[in-house]
Amino acid sequence: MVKRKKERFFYSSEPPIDKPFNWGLMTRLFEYMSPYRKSLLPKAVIAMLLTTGIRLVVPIFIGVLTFDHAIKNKNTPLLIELITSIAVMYIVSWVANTYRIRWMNELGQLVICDIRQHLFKHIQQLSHRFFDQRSAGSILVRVINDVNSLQDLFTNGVINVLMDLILLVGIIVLMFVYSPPLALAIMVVVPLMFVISTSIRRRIRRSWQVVRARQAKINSHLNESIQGIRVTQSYTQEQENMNFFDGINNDNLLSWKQATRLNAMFRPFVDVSNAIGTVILIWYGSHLIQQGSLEMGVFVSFAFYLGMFWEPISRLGQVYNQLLVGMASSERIFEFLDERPNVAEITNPVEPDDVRGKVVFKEVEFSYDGKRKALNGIDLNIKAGETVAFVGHTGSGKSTIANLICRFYDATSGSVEIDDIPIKHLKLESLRQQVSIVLQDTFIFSGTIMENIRFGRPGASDEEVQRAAEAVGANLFINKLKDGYHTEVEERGNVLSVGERQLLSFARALLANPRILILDEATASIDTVTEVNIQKALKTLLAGRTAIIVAHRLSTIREADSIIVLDHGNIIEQGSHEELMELEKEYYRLVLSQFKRLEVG
Ligand SMILES: Nc1ncnc2c1ncn2[C@@H]1O[C@H](COP(=O)(O)OP(=O)(O)OP(=O)(O)O)[C@@H](O)[C@H]1O
Repeated sequence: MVKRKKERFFYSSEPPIDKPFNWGLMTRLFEYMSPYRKSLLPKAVIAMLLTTGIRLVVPIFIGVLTFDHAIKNKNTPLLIELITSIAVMYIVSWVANTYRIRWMNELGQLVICDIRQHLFKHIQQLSHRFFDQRSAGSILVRVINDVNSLQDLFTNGVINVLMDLILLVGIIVLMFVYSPPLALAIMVVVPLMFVISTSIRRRIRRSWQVVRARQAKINSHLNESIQGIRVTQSYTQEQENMNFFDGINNDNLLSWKQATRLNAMFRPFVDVSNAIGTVILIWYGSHLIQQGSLEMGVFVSFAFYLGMFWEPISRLGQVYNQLLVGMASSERIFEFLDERPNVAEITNPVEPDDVRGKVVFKEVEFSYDGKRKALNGIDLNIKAGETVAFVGHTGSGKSTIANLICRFYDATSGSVEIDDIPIKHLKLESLRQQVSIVLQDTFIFSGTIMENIRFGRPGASDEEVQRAAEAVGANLFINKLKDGYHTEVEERGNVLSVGERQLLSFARALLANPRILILDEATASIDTVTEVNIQKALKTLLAGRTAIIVAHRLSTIREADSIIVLDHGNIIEQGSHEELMELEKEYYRLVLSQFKRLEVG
């Protein structure tokens, strides 16, 4: 029993991110910054240099110059000058820093927006095979979570690394210039602190990684639960679902606790490092002052530098983490971006001006997985304007034929031709403009009914949309809705009935006005009134175009010019309804069995 539960709720987790640093990946990632090379990037760098430069010299002004020159020599004008300069420097630094942060955030957001746009555009072009192999949830995680996790790297990582390096090197150099022995004494503890800080950081990073993995699990489960809510409720599996959710939700809480506990250790550690440095400074610095080998002003400057010292060190450790996280995410993003559509367009594809709608299959074989054949040497010749229906047992290959005509997949061997041109030679856009498919499960997008129909031809006017709806009789139910054509329907259109959705998709297809229409008929049983409405709508829809019907209800296809019976990917019978009934073979048996089912029902 327990084993079954585990199997049902299996979600693959993201791979670990402890991989060696990869320059190639990083270079590719940072190329996304190149559009801003001449605008935001240099502005942010200049602002950063200004802030960093001022931060480095201010301690000298406060310590060495104020104490050892102005105060020691009782030079009041110099003191006033110094105080004014320090005030001006603070103001300039504050303004520059404000702009640095603003520009860096802007740059980060723009880069993230570009990456997401690129990824979305690319994913939209990928073939069905890509989507067959992945769940919607896992694609979502990459477009949202992985891209988000690059945000830190772009907003803070890049410029901050440069800033921290300059700051750190600057502080060390200045400390050594003013007092090598004191600088050395303070530096003694640096390697140890660096090692400890990096190790804490590593543990923090790993713990956040666990948090992310558990959150991804919650997302996947939530996604599946919402999508499958009807099934869950009808099998009263709510409790089991809830128990599982409880488990992963608790795991997530525990991982959060662990991560925040480690996180909480970090700031105090920086404070302790600071304190150790301060103790060394006071102890050894006062010793040097008493000896006469250190000026008071230098001591003060050192105190300031010490305050600034640990910040870049701790941030640099963080940047390395950000780089590793960014690398893992970019690796996953690039994996999608490197995915090529299986149905690629040839160079210089044919763009026919006028398609008549003849469809020919020559010795077509097809397999989805390279092992099991879904179609076996299919030969077909569908004349322009003909209505051809495909029937056969479930899994016999009917939808596969439709998939190949739309070129959602390429035939493994043989060729599919439209008007004697192999579809591989056609421009995909022209092909898909001429071939429309009305699927079993009509997808309704969130938006109004009007917009959903207009999806068939985005340039269509409101009147054209209404005419299409009227032609298929969809206006009858649309007019009854509170807001008519402007009624909002949610994603997947759950508020509409199966029949209404089907009529909507007919109107959509009619508006698109393709030469070849493929109708993957809905299997759901609908009442006779709707059935009659749909039959009427179909007549309008199919008139004057080549129609390919993947038929589940045999009553729909009596009037087809030709009926093709498929069995395990082979054509076993072909002819008109009357001819096939006379044969008394597979079609005859299918019709009889359907009638029997109806009688029993
Ligand atoms: N995306 C896919 N990946 C792998 N195999 C698939 C895929 N789609 C269909 N198949 C397999 O290919 C074969 C033919 O499927 P197809 O969908 O064409 O059947 P069908 O006749 O339309 O069935 P139904 O009447 O149930 O819709 C089946 O064995 C099916 O399991």
